[in-house]
Amino acid sequence: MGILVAIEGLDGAGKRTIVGRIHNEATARGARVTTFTFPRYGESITADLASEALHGEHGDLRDSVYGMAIMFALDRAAAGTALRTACADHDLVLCDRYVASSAAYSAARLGETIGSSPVVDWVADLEYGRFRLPTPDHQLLLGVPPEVAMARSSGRAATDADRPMDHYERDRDLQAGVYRAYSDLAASGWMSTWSHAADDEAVAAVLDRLG
Ligand SMILES: Nc1ncnc2c1ncn2[C@@H]1O[C@H](COP(=O)(O)OP(=O)(O)OP(=O)(O)O)[C@@H](O)[C@H]1O
Ligand SMILES: Cc1cn([C@H]2C[C@H](O)[C@@H](COP(=O)(O)O)O2)c(=O)[nH]c1=O
Repeated sequence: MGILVAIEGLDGAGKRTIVGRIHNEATARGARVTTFTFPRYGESITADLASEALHGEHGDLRDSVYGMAIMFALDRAAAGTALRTACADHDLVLCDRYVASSAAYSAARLGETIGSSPVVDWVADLEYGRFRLPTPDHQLLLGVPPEVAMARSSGRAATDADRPMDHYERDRDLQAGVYRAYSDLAASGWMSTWSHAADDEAVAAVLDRLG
């Protein structure tokens, strides 16, 4: 049975880049590694609908914090069996975003404080309770602050016409609130142990778990 590690962080923080590094370095050490990226765009209609909402479609869907969280949760729930099978067949299963994304973004959107947040409890009940998603063995918060992550998102949008900034990515106050929420989730050890690190330290924090 392998370990499930979730990589979390702001839009544009560099999650995909660090997941790629961890995947390659763990594979080079002989580990059997696989990666899931949430939302599963192109594979899941609920993921695509959520993205379309973040880019201005589907009326007032994006205004609903709980509505958006349900869309992301349904996408993950549909991947539950594949996640469990992957954990049985691999040494390391990496998730580029997982349940904590909904906890952090929803708490920040509602201005709730981690530790006394109804929406964070609701996300945990829905996804780990009702949908029975596997809990991560470890979560990594990529320690890239909002101003750096937003500069990377806007740089990417300027050079890649397929990656325009969405409603959340353009919102400076939201990004700052999400980073605070993530930092508090990590500090409180929400649902697993956490590392809060960047660059080589972030890669090492995950590889160390492989033993
Ligand atoms: N350590 C780094 N230093 C400088 N630029 C970086 C670094 N890591 C990633 N980038 C660049 O920042 C941009 C965002 O990186 P990436 O796609 O990995 O982020 P992400 O967190 O997965 O983004 P999103 O959640 O929005 O999909 C890319 O253009 C990438 O090349
Ligand atoms: C998986 C997931 C995502 N979100 C938020 C985070 C981002 O701002 C957007 C889209 O995700 P992407 O990684 O930029 O493609 O949605 C969320 O609130 N809850 C989630 O579970």
